[in-house]
Amino acid sequence: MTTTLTRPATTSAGSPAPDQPAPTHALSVRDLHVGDPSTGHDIVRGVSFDLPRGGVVGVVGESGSGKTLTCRAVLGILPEPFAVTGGSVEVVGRDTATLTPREWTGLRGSTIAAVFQDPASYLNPSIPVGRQVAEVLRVKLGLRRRAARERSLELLAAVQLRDPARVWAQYPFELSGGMLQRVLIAAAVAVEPQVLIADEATTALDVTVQAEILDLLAELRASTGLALVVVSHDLAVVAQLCTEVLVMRDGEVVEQGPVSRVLHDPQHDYTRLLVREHEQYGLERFLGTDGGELR
Ligand SMILES: Nc1ncnc2c1ncn2[C@@H]1O[C@H](COP(=O)(O)OP(=O)(O)OP(=O)(O)O)[C@@H](O)[C@H]1O
Repeated sequence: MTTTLTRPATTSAGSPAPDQPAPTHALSVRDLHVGDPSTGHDIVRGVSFDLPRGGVVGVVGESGSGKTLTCRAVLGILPEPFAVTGGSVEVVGRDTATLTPREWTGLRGSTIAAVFQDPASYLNPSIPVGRQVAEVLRVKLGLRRRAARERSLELLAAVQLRDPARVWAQYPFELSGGMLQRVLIAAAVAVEPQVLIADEATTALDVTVQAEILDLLAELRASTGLALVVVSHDLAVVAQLCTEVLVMRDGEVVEQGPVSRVLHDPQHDYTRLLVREHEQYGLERFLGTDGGELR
């Protein structure tokens, strides 16, 4: 039996007050600059995109192009010495520049959440994984112990972990990389965020498990209206999941638009290069056969 997640009627922390009109975008990034304010050097320069509710945007580009710093700026967790040096980020209509650290903490994990590569490093090795998901529910939603346990079991089932009761009691070292990433996704969606950032979330997994996790994210999007930002150096991942794509190079967006257009008719030399590199991995099977020849 497959358990699906549905969004409850209650609004999450960080959502606008009921008397305000609902924002059209789950996430709106405008001319974002990220850099070191002490040197005035910007690493990310001028990233803009709108993510509608339930939409999926992909961010691709080579290592060091600024994908992760962009995501961290959106999540309010930039590493020292970086800061947002220009532009704006709105999460469900809230300008994040106006948030206090306390408000940021409330927003993160409730309205916007993330999963990264290397799930093991985000879990406590000495606590059973199910208890860690339950703890998120206790802290963020104030659920009591029994309710948190029941809900965490449902979440483990929803991310298609077989035998959730057994997995609940296991320690991180007892689970495979794919299972750990499912646990992390369960923890990330536990409080029904409206935006989930998956930053190279499937990169470390083998191809079959990677495809299963991508399917899982697509299903969560369909069942909960979750909006997704999918960061990957792998164009095939973006082609499978996203409707819009940003292609980043050296901290700038060199091309962006609908995935089918960008991948079938790339305008920038760098995008052409990326598409060519990925042809050998069977990109066309994600694009369909009637879209013309890949360049
Ligand atoms: N904590 C940090 N300290 C210093 N420099 C950093 C830090 N994080 C990122 N950078 C630099 O910022 C630039 C952009 O890094 P970022 O991690 O955003 O790239 P990326 O596109 O996500 O790359 P990857 O695919 O390898 O994760 C790189 O030149 C990187 O060296």
